Amino acid sequence: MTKSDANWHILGAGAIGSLWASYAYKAGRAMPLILKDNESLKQYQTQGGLLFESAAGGAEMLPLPVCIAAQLNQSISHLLVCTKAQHTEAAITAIADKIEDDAYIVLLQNGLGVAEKLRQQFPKARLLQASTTEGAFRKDRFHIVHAGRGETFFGPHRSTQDLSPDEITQLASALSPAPLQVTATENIEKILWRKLAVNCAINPLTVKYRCRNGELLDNPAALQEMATLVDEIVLLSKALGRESWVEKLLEQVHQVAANTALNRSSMLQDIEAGRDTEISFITGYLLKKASSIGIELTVNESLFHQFDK
Ligand SMILES: NC(=O)C1=CN([C@@H]2O[C@H](COP(=O)(O)OP(=O)(O)OC[C@H]3O[C@@H](n4cnc5c(N)ncnc54)[C@H](OP(=O)(O)O)[C@@H]3O)[C@@H](O)[C@H]2O)C=CC1
Ligand SMILES: CC(C)(CO)C(=O)C(=O)O
Repeated sequence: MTKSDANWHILGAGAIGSLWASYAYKAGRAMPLILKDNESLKQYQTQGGLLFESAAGGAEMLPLPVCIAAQLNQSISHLLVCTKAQHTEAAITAIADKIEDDAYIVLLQNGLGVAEKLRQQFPKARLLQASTTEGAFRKDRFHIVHAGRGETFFGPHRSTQDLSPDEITQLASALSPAPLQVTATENIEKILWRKLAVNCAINPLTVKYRCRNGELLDNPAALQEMATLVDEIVLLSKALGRESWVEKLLEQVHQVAANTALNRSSMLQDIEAGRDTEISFITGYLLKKASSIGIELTVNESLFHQFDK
């Protein structure tokens, strides 16, 4: 049975991982951050902590506990994973020998497909998934800004069937240092699918047109493509028996683009910084699902291939 004061670790000390670690620290429930390598550790130690800034401004230095894989001297029973989807396998493999067989592993990230890979690697783990609309970004490697408040939902992955309501409540409480609030849902897959759909309809287009989210709405060609992307996603969702998961999807996509009009999407930011993107776990995941049931999603596919270059 889990406990709200259980010994949590966070993998992925970026914007989201550091956000959770910062509020946990402020709440007196430190969750050590597992850093990628020795070089990150040295940089963190030289800085003397993590600079945390709220939307209102005013940075404070927080001496969050951190470590690298080689320094883990106890096994991990509770792990919050906040790496980007494409880095998760490598990150978790580096600490795999420290993760208890029946550990609680909560994946807090965008994209789909990682949980299935982890299930193979950790057949007995209690695997959960989470989705957040909290907004955070890094001004520097260990300087984060909590830019906007949002909601966070979590629930067991479909391969995890033995969690009691008590366990879910305790996990939610442990992952909710104020003001963060994690709410349990019975169908996290639906929330993640819808989030994936919105990302498929916005992010690759912002890369194609090298524009902010809101500019897509003023570009007739992009608007037309957005509508076709959504039609393709609805077609696939219907074929998968998930029609009710994508109700009013185009409306929501327009709303998200309008609400985040000034944002450069995470994918565009990655491209502009010369980093790899989450495309294989967003549009790539959608295309794999489609191909497994013999459906072609032409416009999604052509946008996916712009990342080949
Ligand atoms: N930021 C946001 O507002 C939101 C983000 N999300 C999603 O949350 C997830 C995390 O995003 P975000 O925090 O922004 O991403 P970041 O890139 O800021 O953070 C990812 C972190 O993972 C670390 N990492 C990469 N490889 C390894 C490794 N092998 N071992 C240990 N750590 C590793 C990176 O280290 P390094 O920097 O040293 O490479 C980085 O600190 C993504 O799926 C994103 O789409 C969802 C909603 C909002
Ligand atoms: C909702 C959106 C498109 C906001 O920028 C996003 O999730 C992202 O950039 O990845």
